[in-house]
Amino acid sequence: MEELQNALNNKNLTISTLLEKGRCLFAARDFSPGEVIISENPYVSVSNKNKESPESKCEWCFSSNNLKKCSACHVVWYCSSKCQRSDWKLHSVECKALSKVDKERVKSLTPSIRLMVRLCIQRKLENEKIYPTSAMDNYKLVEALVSHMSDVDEKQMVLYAQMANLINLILQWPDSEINIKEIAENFSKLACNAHTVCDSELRPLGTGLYPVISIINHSCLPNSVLVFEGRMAVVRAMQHIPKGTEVLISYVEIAGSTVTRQKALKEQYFFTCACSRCIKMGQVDDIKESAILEGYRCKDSQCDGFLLRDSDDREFICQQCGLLGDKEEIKYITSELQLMSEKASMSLSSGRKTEAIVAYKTIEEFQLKLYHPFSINLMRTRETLLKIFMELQDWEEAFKYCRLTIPIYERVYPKCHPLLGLQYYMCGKLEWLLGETEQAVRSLTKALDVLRITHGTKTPFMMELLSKLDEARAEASYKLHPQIED
Ligand SMILES: C[S@@+](CC[C@H](N)C(=O)[O-])C[C@H]1O[C@@H](n2cnc3c(N)ncnc32)[C@H](O)[C@@H]1O
Repeated sequence: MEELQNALNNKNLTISTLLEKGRCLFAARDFSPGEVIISENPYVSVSNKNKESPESKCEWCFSSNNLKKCSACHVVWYCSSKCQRSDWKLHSVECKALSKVDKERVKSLTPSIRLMVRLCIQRKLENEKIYPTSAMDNYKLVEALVSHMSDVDEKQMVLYAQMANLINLILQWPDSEINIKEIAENFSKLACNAHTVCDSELRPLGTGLYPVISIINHSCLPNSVLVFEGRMAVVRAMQHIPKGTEVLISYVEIAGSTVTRQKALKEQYFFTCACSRCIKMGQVDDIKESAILEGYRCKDSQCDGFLLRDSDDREFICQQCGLLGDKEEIKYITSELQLMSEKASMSLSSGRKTEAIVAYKTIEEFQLKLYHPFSINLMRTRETLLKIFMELQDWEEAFKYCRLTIPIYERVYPKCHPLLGLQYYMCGKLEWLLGETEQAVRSLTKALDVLRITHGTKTPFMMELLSKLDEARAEASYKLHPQIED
């Protein structure tokens, strides 16, 4: 670890250990908003192919363009010979192993199984000195990751053991080269340390293990953000970070109530968050916020109050006008909504988009009766409708739903959150398409203000945003002062 600390000193970062958190990464100088704190290539990574992200991707850089399949294993794709060469040392071993597995079985291998196969191979190549190591890129850093083995329940442990046996079957290495217990523990490490690699619009592409970035702890009010530039993970300061401050990112969706966030963190990462948002749990403001985000609204459509249970836990009472909420009616609408959501998601997953639109619009109507206008559930329904209309290229309807999500995004995300920036960007692009040039300039400018901090300014994604904004500005000024022809 001394070697790692020396390497981090050069990056103005230090590692400390706190009793309640384990290892922590601290800033050894001030960082300004948008500045890169640390970037890292994955120790191992794997592309994901699933329902949400069905297309194949390059195994090295995650691109979806010009892909060619490996002709030997038929599992892995590359976008160029450069990427294929970069991955070759590892894939040549992986390829031999995968080629021996039954074809149907290979197709059903999950990304985490594939990632573990890669991790075992990488470790072997490192031992055999086929791979060079550095202070920030070696298996010792994987050994140092927390595994939470003592917190994992028995059922999960059995699953990890079965998965480790599957790795053994795939690799078919001599007993002396495989350690089932270590592999099972590594599965547990992946669960609380691996990161989902995303594109600039935060769509998932794959999974990667970044052992140095994995030292960064969580906060529900983070001062930094993790984004990806191809396969490279980049942590940027979202605000001014003074020297001596802990660098913190968010592990979970921070839009939810404190109870929801705490539950997600406990289940996957085995800790109780004590950040400045979480310590307010149970206080009046926190209860109010939870009721708005995830609770019910007043049944008087003119009142925008939210309901809380009375002290006997018998009735729901509007906190604004005092009207009693009808418990039976709430129960009925909730169960109807559950059924409707199941049907709607089935229509969507089987590609029946028109049917899905009708179903989600009915859900939206019911949710408007049941939930507060700032409800997360309502926001999710509108996001789904926005996505469907975008896919159908129905820009007007897409814009209608995009605009409706903005006030909720502004409420649930900090001013400089990438999801807020991306939603402004989407709104700006739709406004421009619909000829609302001045509004488009306003939305694209808001997008740029956020995304230049979270995504930097140099990536092709940001170049595109900058050029769109320039074009929109030019068009807006032309509309205001059209050239008079002679
Ligand atoms: C990705 S690791 C972060 C680095 C870790 N502290 C270490 O020692 O390697 C995630 C684990 O760190 C701990 N952790 C992260 N954020 C925390 C927080 N805000 N409070 C307490 N523990 C935290 C939890 O044990 C969690 O499972």
